[in-house]
Amino acid sequence: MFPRDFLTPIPAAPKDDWEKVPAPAECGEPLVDPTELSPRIAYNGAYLSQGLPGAMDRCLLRRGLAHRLVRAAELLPEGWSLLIFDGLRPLRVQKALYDQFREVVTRERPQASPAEVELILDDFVARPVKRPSRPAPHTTGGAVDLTLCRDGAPLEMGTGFDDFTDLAHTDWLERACPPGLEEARDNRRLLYHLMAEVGLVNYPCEWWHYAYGERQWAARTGKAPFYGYCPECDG
Ligand SMILES: C[C@@H](N)C(=O)N[C@H](C)C(=O)O
Ligand SMILES: [Zn+2]
Repeated sequence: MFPRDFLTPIPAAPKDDWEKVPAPAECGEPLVDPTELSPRIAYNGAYLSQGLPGAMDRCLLRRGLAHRLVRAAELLPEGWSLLIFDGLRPLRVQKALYDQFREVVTRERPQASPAEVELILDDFVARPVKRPSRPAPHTTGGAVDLTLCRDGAPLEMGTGFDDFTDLAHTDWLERACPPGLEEARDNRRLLYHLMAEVGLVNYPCEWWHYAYGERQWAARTGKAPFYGYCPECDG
């Protein structure tokens, strides 16, 4: 059983002040495969399935993040598990995602200027640029896209993975829960509180994206980031 307070509403996300976050002071922690650390963590690479160039056929995360996921998996009731869609993400994949989504937004909003399109994109896909002071979260090995499973089946979360709409905002169902999505709202709560319990922070536009040690985590916690760009993301 989950602790009762794992079903309390997801709090409205604070406005993180990214500008104040310093460049990461790289700690040199290695990348590890979390599926090798726990039988209750699985990887189904979403971008590999989509055939994106450079997509990873295994999941790699910084050791500190991977160990936190192992702890989270241990807190799950019998029969529950974690399913990872994406971990460390090569820059090539980040760029393919960015270009793909830019095409969708440009098609859907023909009136939007390139700058307006970029602002919309910023909510859902980090810019695919190699900047040591501001690396894209997944290029640090400190970000993970994941969901909860019961008896091997992913739980209903109200949207699919990478559904770049308002409904995917983590607390959206707290503000306006359409009839029939109460279970999805509760499942988001369980994932949110489970991740918080092991020290991870959520990206408010995406119920599936959690982070540790990188700039977004630093902005939320007020600590200094210690995961920088991983050279494994080159090429
Ligand atoms: C693309 C999506 N799965 C994701 O990870 N978005 C965040 C914002 C990112 O690109 O870092
Ligand atoms: Zn992500």
